[in-house]
Amino acid sequence: MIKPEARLHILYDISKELISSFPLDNLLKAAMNALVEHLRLRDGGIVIHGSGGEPWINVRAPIGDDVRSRSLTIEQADAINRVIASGEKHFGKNSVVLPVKVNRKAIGALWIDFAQKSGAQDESLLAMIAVLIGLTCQRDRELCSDGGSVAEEQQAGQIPKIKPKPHPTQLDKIDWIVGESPALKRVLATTKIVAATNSAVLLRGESGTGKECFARAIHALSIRKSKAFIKLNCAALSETVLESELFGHEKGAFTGALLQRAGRFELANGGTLLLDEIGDVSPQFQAKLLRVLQEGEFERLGGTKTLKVDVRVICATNKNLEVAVLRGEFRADLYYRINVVPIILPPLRQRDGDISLLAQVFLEQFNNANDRNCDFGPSAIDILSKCAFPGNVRELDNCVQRTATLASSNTITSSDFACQQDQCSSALLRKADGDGIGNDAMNGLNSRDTMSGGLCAHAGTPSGAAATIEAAGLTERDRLIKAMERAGWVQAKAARILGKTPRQVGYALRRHRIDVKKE
Ligand SMILES: Nc1ncnc2c1ncn2[C@@H]1O[C@H](COP(=O)(O)OP(=O)(O)OP(=O)(O)O)[C@@H](O)[C@H]1O
Repeated sequence: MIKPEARLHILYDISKELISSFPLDNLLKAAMNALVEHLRLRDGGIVIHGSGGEPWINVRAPIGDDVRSRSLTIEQADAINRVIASGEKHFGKNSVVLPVKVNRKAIGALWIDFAQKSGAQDESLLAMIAVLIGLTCQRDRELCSDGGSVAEEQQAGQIPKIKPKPHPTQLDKIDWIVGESPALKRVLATTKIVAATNSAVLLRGESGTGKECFARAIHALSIRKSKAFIKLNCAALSETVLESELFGHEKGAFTGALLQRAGRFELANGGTLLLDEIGDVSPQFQAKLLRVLQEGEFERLGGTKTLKVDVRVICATNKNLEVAVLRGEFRADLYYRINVVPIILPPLRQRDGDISLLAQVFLEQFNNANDRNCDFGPSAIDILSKCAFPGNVRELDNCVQRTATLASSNTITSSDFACQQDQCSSALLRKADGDGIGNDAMNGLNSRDTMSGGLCAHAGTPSGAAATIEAAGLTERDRLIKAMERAGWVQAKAARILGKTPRQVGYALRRHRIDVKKE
């Protein structure tokens, strides 16, 4: 029996361990150590499954010499599996197995074999600890899947739902990437090669082509796979928030900084950090990023201590960085630093045969999540295969989910699709564009500065990511010539038209081998 006054100490020690900013397995190990310190245990551990249901973390109480040499008895394994499957606690003779839950679903178990007789009070204390562990796992999942500041999104009620997909950081295989087209296979082959190295990778491609999916693949195939995969969407945050999210902050660094907080670089130590939308960071922030990428060193906001981390950084963007560098918007030194190995993801319209494969997978996910049994009739596959999907895999996923939700029967046919009722989201956006509504947003989507195929893309149009990159020089060239013509071939005037310095224009003219005409 644990003494009543000791219970508070145990809860305090364990909470302290669980709220710190380390990878989940470290936190759970620390919590287990704290339990061993306070309780007389014969054995014990924490088992956590990934969101695909596969065993992920298995922490064992540090009792005896070599924890690794102890394997679970059949009875222990059986009790743990039953608790995870049922979500109900299990009591044995001097043992207890408690479910660890995320969003009310058991995703793991805390199991304890007492060295002495336990009482109901001990079990209720352990139940509280299992709840704390569940909350820690939930935070970890949100951190691994979010696009911005968790705190901010929580406030806005926007924490993204966890999809019923395997937790990529937990698998050796990368079977969440679906597709057999030659274009996808080529990218997969490169991914496997770069995963074995520590080289900086720049993932490029139109929105929704799977840049984040591939970043997770690189992590999962690398020696860093057992450490954290952390993501940050740089475009979603203001400069100060971005800095605090990446580098962390000290207590009192700014109004509201009530506690010291580790940043994503620290959280990713030993693992991988994905900086999404890297093309959108300000020049000031680019300089700060360059330092940490070059030296692996940084200070927390408001801090003086220099921290060193070992993080593999993967960047992603759908912006045309070459044009941004040329315009002086993106630092050339940072460009070279992050672009050691560029991987260009093909748009869906260039991935022959992948639409039907992906659609089947998305429908299966829909069926699993909604306890349904839908399938595609031949006319449905025909409609899907002919669509250009300018929003790429994300749009296809959305289309399948929406069609399956509203389908009149379990077999989805062509007439169930929104496009057959003039209600397709892409078509509606196109129409809004034609009507002049929301032109700003559309201009963003169709801009030559991004790698978007635009909403007017049709299947087979060779306007994919690679083509856009190849065409980038031409676009810049055309723009230069146009500006020079308007400026009567006076470089300073052309610079004003283009919003550049005369030096930048001079450089661009030489780079494109444009002879300056004298008029
Ligand atoms: N090859 C693929 N197999 C299975 N699912 C995929 C694949 N590619 C993308 N997806 C799914 O499509 C959606 C969009 O993918 P992801 O977020 O990785 O795209 P992205 O290129 O990073 O998009 P953005 O540029 O808008 O951030 C996700 O739900 C992802 O799981």
